Amino acid sequence: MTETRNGADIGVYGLGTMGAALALNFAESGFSVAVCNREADWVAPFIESAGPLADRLTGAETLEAFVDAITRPRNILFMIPSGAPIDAMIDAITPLLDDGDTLIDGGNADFNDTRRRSAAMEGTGIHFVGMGVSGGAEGARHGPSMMVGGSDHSWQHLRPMVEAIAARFEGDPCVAHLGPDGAGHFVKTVHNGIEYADMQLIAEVYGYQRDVLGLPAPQIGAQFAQWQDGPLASYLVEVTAAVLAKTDAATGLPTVEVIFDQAGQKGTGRWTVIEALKLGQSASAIEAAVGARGWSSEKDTRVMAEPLLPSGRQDAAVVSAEDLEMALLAGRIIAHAQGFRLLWAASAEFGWALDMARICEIWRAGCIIRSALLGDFVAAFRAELPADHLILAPSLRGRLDEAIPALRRVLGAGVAQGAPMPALSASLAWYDTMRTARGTANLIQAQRDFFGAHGFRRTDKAGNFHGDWDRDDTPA
Ligand SMILES: NC(=O)C1=CN([C@@H]2O[C@H](COP(=O)(O)OP(=O)(O)OC[C@H]3O[C@@H](n4cnc5c(N)ncnc54)[C@H](OP(=O)(O)O)[C@@H]3O)[C@@H](O)[C@H]2O)C=CC1
Ligand SMILES: O=C(CO)[C@H](O)[C@H](O)COP(=O)(O)O
Repeated sequence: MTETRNGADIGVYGLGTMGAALALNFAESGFSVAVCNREADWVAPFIESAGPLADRLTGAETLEAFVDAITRPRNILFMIPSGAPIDAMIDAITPLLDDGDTLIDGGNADFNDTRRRSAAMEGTGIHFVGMGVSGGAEGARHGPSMMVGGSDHSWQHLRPMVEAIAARFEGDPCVAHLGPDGAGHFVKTVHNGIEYADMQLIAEVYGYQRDVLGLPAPQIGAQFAQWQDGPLASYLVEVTAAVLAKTDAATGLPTVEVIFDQAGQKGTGRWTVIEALKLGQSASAIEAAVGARGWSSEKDTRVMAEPLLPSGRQDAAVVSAEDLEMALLAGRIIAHAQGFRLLWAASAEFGWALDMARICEIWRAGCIIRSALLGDFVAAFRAELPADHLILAPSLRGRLDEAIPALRRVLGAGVAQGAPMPALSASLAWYDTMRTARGTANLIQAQRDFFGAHGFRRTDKAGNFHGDWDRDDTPA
């Protein structure tokens, strides 16, 4: 491996929202950065717009010039769409690289692709890192949270730079090497799944206040702002309060009311659910959130159905703001517990030894799901955690003790009034299932054996049994 010292410390390819912000963050942290973009016309205006940081940026209009501009062994970060674009870029750049160089995919990639790409690079002398980046444009520019998957070699090279640009929580940089190959992208995917669930839970509490209580957006926003002072304190609640307070200049209406009610999605929520099912898990609060985004896209059907389908609405007691706050807290705890359960299953399946406490730590600043609750999760994971289940941690059992009755009241009122609450309902159903020692799967097993001779285990003796379903053993 040849080392050169007169080039850029890192190369950033892809000057869209995230790549541009990360390049400036590296530059502001004292690193020299080579930048390149598919549409080469973007490069010069980007550097011009960088002001005093322009001195630390080297623009390249071709891939060859970009690679040449970086100190060896090179670190090259791609911030481009996942899937085919990143495969094509790897194919194009690899012949230009040297032994010891590292390619970093900082986009939201499917961890299966990251594992495949890492395996393909094995033995080539080129290293591949899958790095989840969270925090949106603002985080990327001033301090994101980053989840790194790759070899120890790559981590040693990358570490000083990513620690320098990361968000800090009480001085601790929000970046960690979480494991090999796809570990970083898997954790980022589940982070996004939890993000989906948290956003949906918040939207359900907003919907109850708007549609059942008839409150205007600014008043609901003020309620969310107030909750920022309590256990719900988080970036997403802060965002919600800010969004609900905003007025649309063109109409004078709350901005949120002129936004079409169809949610977009780019895939990470869906991947979380797919991977959960593949691992024999069900992250039902996340599933509900992904499903709700899908249902939101059926706008024409919903408009047509509203006058056709009876609501069957029933009278119900109005729930208090405190109950809504606690219901949201319960949903948030449960959505995280399901997400971490999935991380635990993946860690066992892929031999990653994920450090759950460290994951919570690097999510405490910079990322979209940063919240006060993560501090509780760190403590829970650092202590003895019964059955690896977050909801069984004594401190969280204490919080749920207060929050679950409120969740039942909110769901009771919402269900009676016809307010859709898929993620809150899914959260409570999972919680009730997990706290029920004797479930109903005995009946499922009997049904399976009846129609398919699948067998069952008995409660009174070991072995696999079949029912004699045709014989009448009813006591005379
Ligand atoms: N936006 C966000 O909040 C977050 C995004 N991400 C991830 O970061 C990555 C980049 O997202 P973002 O910056 O928002 O996206 P943008 O759409 O803002 O930018 C996309 C960038 O990728 C380039 N690009 C697009 N297609 C190709 C291709 N086929 N080959 C090479 N380059 C291509 C674009 O180049 P050109 O200018 O030529 O079109 C542009 O530089 C994605 O993987 C995204 O999932 C991760 C965390 C947060
Ligand atoms: O990764 C992110 C935040 O953490 C991106 O903002 C991502 O685009 C969010 O997902 P979606 O677009 O599906 O809502």
